[in-house]
Amino acid sequence: MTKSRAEMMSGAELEAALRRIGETRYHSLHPFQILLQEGRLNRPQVQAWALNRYYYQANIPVKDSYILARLGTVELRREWRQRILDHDGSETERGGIEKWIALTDGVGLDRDYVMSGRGILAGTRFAVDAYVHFVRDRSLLEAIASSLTELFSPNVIGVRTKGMLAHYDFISQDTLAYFDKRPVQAKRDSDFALNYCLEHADTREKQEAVMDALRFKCQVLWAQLDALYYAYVEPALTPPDAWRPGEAESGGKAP
Ligand SMILES: O=C(O)c1cc(C(=O)O)c2c(n1)C(=O)C(=O)c1cc(C(=O)O)[nH]c1-2
Repeated sequence: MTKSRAEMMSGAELEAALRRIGETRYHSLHPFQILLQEGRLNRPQVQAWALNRYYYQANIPVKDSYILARLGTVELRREWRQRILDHDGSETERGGIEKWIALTDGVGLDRDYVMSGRGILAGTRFAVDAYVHFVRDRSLLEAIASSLTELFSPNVIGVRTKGMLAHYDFISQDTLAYFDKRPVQAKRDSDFALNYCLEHADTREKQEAVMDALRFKCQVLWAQLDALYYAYVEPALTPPDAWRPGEAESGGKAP
């Protein structure tokens, strides 16, 4: 081996490196997230967050379908298809996408408007589409590694949910029902993805690719909050075609 070539990390070292990436880059650190959880946004700003995040939610099962198609065994597909079920639901159980619509209903947005994707920020669309395309075009290992942000989501979900319930009188437990099951699902999913990556990243290059995929995904989440901050907080320059406060109101009641 040449001197300049970095050595392979142990599994424990790789895991520690991945956790450090989250500690310094995850969207829990973003100013918009801090304002949201501390009750420092107004109702239209929270509506803008809910509207834009719908596009992320709606595309999660799309990107998971790309992964599912590339998994080579029954066991792996069985594991991964649960993610699609969690978001798409079934005849008997509401999925995450439907629950997100309950959230946008709860903050008073018209559901046809939300589901149409009209009014979302270009920054949201480009970031989410980049995630779907990354998963479609990169190696299976990188695609799976890009879901590893979920290692860090139970914590931010807890803080966000508690803060929103405490600070916003227009937010109820029902509105945020989407998040009830997410921490458990995220732990299950990220444990599996982490083990997959530790097992399959069997060269230094693959380990670097796993870390880069996680960095990329942190950027996908960060860029969405950047777009919201710029358009609706400071300097609040809402771009042409984007949703504006007062638009697409449903009257605040679930149909
Ligand atoms: O509320 C959050 O902060 C948060 C973060 C993330 C994440 O870290 O990507 C996901 C979710 N929520 C989520 O609800 C979800 O279904 C989800 C799926 C994925 C993924 O990449 O497969 N991330 C996330």
